[in-house]
Amino acid sequence: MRPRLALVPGEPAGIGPELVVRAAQREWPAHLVVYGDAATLRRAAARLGLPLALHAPGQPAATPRSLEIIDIPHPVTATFGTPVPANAASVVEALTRAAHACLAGQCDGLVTGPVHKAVINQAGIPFTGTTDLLAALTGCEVVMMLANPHMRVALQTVHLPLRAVPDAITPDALARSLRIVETALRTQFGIAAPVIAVLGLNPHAGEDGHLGREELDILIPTLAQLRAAGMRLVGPLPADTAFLPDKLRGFDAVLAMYHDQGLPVLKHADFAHAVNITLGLPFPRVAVDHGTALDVAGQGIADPSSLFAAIDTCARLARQRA
Ligand SMILES: NC(=O)C1=CN([C@@H]2O[C@H](COP(=O)(O)OP(=O)(O)OC[C@H]3O[C@@H](n4cnc5c(N)ncnc54)[C@H](O)[C@@H]3O)[C@@H](O)[C@H]2O)C=CC1
Ligand SMILES: NCC(=O)COP(=O)(O)O
Repeated sequence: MRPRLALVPGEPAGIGPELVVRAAQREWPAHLVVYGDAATLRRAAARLGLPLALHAPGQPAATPRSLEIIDIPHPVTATFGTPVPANAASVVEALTRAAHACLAGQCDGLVTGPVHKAVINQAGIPFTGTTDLLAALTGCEVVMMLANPHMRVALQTVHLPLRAVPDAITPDALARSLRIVETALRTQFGIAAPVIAVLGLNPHAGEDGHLGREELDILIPTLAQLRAAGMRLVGPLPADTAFLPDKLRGFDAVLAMYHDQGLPVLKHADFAHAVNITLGLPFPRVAVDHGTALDVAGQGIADPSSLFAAIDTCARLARQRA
């Protein structure tokens, strides 16, 4: 099966468009359908000095590598490096239409480039990330998990101010995330009896309550309940040593309590080949691990490896699902 994947470049002033142009130079084990602005892609291709063929749905492809495109024009011509709120609605529209195409079975999976959360919020659109948008559009409970060849790191809380994190870690929320991660590891990643390490929230996983009580009051009892139901869980572990290579080898995934507890370790280990997978959706969604990289946008030096890994991963997950 050659899956049909919706591909959304993301913020037009960022590196997403040029990464899509780089992807258009290759053969993929998937049929790519871009949901985005054709004019922005053409300008990115001109900047890079690379060929780019695009064709509308139902039209013949002029070359074997021509990308099918659902053209969703941005109202303002983007300047690479400088995002503007005026284009935010069309960025979100592209994500929304691509998600609906997956829900309707017109596409088998969704690959997304980076979006700029602040500029979308500046446009007056409440937005905490594509993951949350997809959860709202599908009505599903989801978990964000980043993965590279060295580790998988899922997040209990994501785009939340640090001050709000402890209150968001409830027994129900923790159990829900662990069930979603465990199910995905079994069904999407083919791991029959996955082992998940759960990090503590506090230094030294609370030091028996002397450095915080969340481990004693929430994490330990919730993990005990889930273990009794058959899940293979390790922890709560002190986060500072949980990623030591010998320990990490024993885990199929790590659940971090907050964004910057887990992601710096994963990105340090291998930024280029990491991807961001949304677990819990009715279709595969894989994103790049990096952001809009405005400081290098339009210069032709952005590394496409994460987008390439995202396309490959999404194609594999879509084939497996089929
Ligand atoms: N998947 C997504 O939609 C994501 C979006 N973001 C958003 O991106 C915006 C910028 O975030 P930052 O924290 O600055 O992170 P960033 O990942 O955009 O940039 C961090 C540094 O890494 C470099 N970099 C990132 N990707 C690169 C690539 N492919 N090739 C070469 N260099 C690369 C950048 O030039 C910069 O120096 C924020 O609005 C953030 O919310 C951040 C992470 C993921
Ligand atoms: N740090 C991950 C990130 O910002 C990507 O979030 P999302 O847009 O995929 O929800």
